Amino acid sequence: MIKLQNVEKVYRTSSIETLALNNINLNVKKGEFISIMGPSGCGKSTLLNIMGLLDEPSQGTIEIDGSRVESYRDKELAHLRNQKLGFIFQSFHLINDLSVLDNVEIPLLYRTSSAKQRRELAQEALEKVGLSNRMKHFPKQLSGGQKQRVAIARAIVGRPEIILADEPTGNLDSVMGNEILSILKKLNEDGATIVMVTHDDAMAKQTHRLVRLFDGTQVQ
Ligand SMILES: Nc1ncnc2c1ncn2[C@@H]1O[C@H](COP(=O)(O)OP(=O)(O)OP(=O)(O)O)[C@@H](O)[C@H]1O
Repeated sequence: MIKLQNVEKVYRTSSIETLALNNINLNVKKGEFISIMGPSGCGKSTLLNIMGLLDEPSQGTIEIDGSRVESYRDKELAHLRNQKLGFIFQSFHLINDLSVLDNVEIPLLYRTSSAKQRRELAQEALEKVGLSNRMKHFPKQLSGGQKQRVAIARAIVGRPEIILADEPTGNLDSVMGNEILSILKKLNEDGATIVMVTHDDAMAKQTHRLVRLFDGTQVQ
């Protein structure tokens, strides 16, 4: 589903060069739930951003569902991202001025769905994460766990085949964190391929496979 071959990422500023990823080879199969762990600064977010087509590798190739993406233009990358990928971030990234329902509808604005369809799909996604009773609320009226559930609903509203989650439980206590992991596990059982960055061993143990990074290199 996601295939990285010999992926390298170098960040260059005027004075320093950082090798953030060094020769990463990774094949995430359809239906897998994998976790990525490693110390701060080892390249986890960089790897996730490259898998999510939010950043380009300096070297190497990426295939998403059989398509090699290096020759894609920005517009084609944006289309592929919108169709195939859903993102969840540690700090939720919700828009405070929009209601829960409007936040969840955002990915659908780039599609051809009608307003009515958008509303129905957003309601359905919110039901899946157990938040149908908070649709008219605004993000500031929600707890951290509820905000992350809204972010998950937004990630799944377009029914992406792949979900990329960057420390989705990092800002939550263990009870909320486990709730979020249960939702991700259910989405995986229903067919989504999931890649999750985590600092939590107990969470990683509940996924199918763990990829460990150290200084940009895959060590396990
Ligand atoms: N835009 C950038 N410009 C320059 N260097 C960067 C940039 N983004 C990341 N880096 C460097 O690349 C390395 C990997 O960063 P990355 O954010 O991927 O690590 P991480 O494992 O996700 O860390 P954390 O667990 O602290 O979030 C770090 O040394 C970081 O300083």
